[in-house]
Amino acid sequence: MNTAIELTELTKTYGSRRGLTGLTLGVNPGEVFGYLGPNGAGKSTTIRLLLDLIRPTSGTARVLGLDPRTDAVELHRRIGYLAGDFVVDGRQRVGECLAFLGNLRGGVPAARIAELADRLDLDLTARIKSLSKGNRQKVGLVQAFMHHPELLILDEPTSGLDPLVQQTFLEMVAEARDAGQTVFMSSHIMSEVEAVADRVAIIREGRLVATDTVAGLRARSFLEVRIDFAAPVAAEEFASLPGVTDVRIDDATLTCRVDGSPDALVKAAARHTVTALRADSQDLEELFHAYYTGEAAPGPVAA
Ligand SMILES: Nc1ncnc2c1ncn2[C@@H]1O[C@H](COP(=O)(O)OP(=O)(O)OP(=O)(O)O)[C@@H](O)[C@H]1O
Repeated sequence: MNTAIELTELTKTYGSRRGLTGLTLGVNPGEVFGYLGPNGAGKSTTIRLLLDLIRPTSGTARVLGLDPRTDAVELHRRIGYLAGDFVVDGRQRVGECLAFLGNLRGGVPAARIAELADRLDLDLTARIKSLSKGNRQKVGLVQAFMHHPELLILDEPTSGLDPLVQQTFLEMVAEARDAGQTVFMSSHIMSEVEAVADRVAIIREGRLVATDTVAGLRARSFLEVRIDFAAPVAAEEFASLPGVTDVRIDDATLTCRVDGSPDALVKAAARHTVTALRADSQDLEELFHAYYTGEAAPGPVAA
């Protein structure tokens, strides 16, 4: 098996509505893959297709080398899945519910369930219906992780969790990766996946707009530069430099935007006496916002 998840030209239409259009994507075994996009982008549609909860209009999906449409039973055993709308029988107690789900997966030791519940500060004796949204989400996390699945597919896993529990969740993801498990998790917030994802994909309106490592995405973000000179400078000297745009001169102060290497700008500035220099890199969240709104051009889709 070369890829944990392999999607080829996957398309799903809901009547006249497009859920997903021509999605081609590969997730490597053992990596944590962040799947990002705004509300309605098609994240849950993709995840439901992976689990054969819905069927594609065209295109193919391979999961752990298998076809979700014909091998769903085996896949469900090897996958830990947290649905975006995770629901279980509210009359059960948390411990009973998790033991039941554990038995469905071939048996999970009670000590394993207790250990995860303890880490997430989840009361196993509480009735499900009495739980807050965040505590219900913890039940969903325990049942996804408890049988050490090869592949974890988590739809908005941090939804409703407080920051402390979010941190614990991120540690659990990192440990899963260290144990060789693959994690595919969706989110609409970059900062959530930034710390833990090896690679991320961004989708918007059902289409892939970028796939890259977090470091690679950072490299795509631009610099806002401000240089103070000892004497006034001319805008023309800087405006045509490679990667330099939005040049503004206010007396002896130059401000501009730099995409890529700032080398040409630094060399041009060095012809004058520089009294101060400041370069702020665009926040990753801002870059994501640009992708979300379509302001950023779709970047090269890196492997
Ligand atoms: N059962 C359905 N019937 C009709 N349209 C649907 C259905 N499910 C999803 N869609 C549409 O498909 C598109 C993608 O929805 P999807 O739920 O996959 O997005 P999402 O990225 O998971 O969003 P969110 O972050 O809000 O959960 C949306 O335009 C949505 O309205």
